[in-house]
Amino acid sequence: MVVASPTPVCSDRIQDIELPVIDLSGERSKMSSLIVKACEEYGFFKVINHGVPLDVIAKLEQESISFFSKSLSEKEKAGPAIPFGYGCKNIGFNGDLGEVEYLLLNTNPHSIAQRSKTISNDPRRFSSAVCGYIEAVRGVACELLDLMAEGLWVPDTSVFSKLIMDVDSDSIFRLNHYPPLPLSPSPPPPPPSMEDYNNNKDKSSNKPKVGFGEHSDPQILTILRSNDVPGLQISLNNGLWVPVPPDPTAFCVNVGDVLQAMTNGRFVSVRHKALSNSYKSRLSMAYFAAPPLHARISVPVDMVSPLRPCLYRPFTWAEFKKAAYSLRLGDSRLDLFRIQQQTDQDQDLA
Ligand SMILES: C=C1C[C@]23C[C@@]1(O)CC[C@H]2[C@@]12CC[C@H](O)[C@@](C)(C(=O)O1)[C@H]2[C@@H]3C(=O)O
Ligand SMILES: O=C(O)CCC(=O)C(=O)O
Ligand SMILES: [Fe+2]
Repeated sequence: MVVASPTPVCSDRIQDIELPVIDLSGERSKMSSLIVKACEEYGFFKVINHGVPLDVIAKLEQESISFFSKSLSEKEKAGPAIPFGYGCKNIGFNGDLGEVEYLLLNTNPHSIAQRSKTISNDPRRFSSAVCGYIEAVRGVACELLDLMAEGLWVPDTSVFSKLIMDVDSDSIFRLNHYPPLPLSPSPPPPPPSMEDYNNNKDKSSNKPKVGFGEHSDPQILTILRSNDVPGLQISLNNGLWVPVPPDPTAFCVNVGDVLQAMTNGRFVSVRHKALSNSYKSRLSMAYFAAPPLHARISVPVDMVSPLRPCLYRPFTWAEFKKAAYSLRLGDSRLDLFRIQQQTDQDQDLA
């Protein structure tokens, strides 16, 4: 049940946003319509009473802290992240940079067990912490996807969740660490050049810097959890960036590009970014629920009508992923799969 409306809250001059809150212990039909509303209006919502045991989260948080506090040369033994492993500042393969270090993992337990050998001196403990967490959040993701289908009145209510339950699902898991930025020395250094400022290379101030640049998530659904340090911001459709206050007890859930396509544009895959700041380490863990590579993504017939013509051509997740990974972080990829609609004028000319 939504317990707070998505109204901007004023804290210290910055306009925070209180995302719609879904209480997973609520009544089913109420939850489903509130989730649909949140996905249509914001593409983001917060989930409370999610049922993931606190110790499952705490174990993974502890393992993450142990890993990220190692020396760079130790951490690099788990890298580079091509496509899985440890990465530092480089995001993706096309030159994107940010004030972040991370571990990217395939969610397959066998692959996690193998990768853990390069990550931890107690690989079994690391791998069990990651697998325990992934299993729990996948359950939450499935529950939310079923509720979405119910709220959309799609007859096959597992139309979305079956894609991520498939043994061949291409879901991935990411641990992000945004180290605190060094405080500026006094007296302050000369102002940066416009070029350095724009390229996020201005080291002269204590202003937040881009940790993870603006982007949308390509997959179906993302379940994000962070420690109590702020940083996440989402883009509202008026072009304004608004900070989302951290809540370590909740999950922040967002619609991915594939779900936007599968709902024929009713749900929105919203651009977001994460900033790092100069006072405290930020840690976030993100589960990206994805279909199998061979899965064909198409708009369910129930989502199409004369008033809502089909917006996207069918594609496989492999095809979409290839397009996403060949582009920059902030590029928009769904447009490549959009069907050109005929306007009245086109028809007159034909
Ligand atoms: C620049 C890129 C990084 C990214 C792959 C991409 O080419 C474009 C999408 C990026 C993103 C954003 C959400 C997830 O963090 C991520 C793992 C994903 O699936 O798509 C990243 C990719 C990445 O960091 O490799
Ligand atoms: O760290 C965060 O809060 C957001 C990270 C993110 O958007 C991502 O990993 O795709
Ligand atoms: Fe993201």
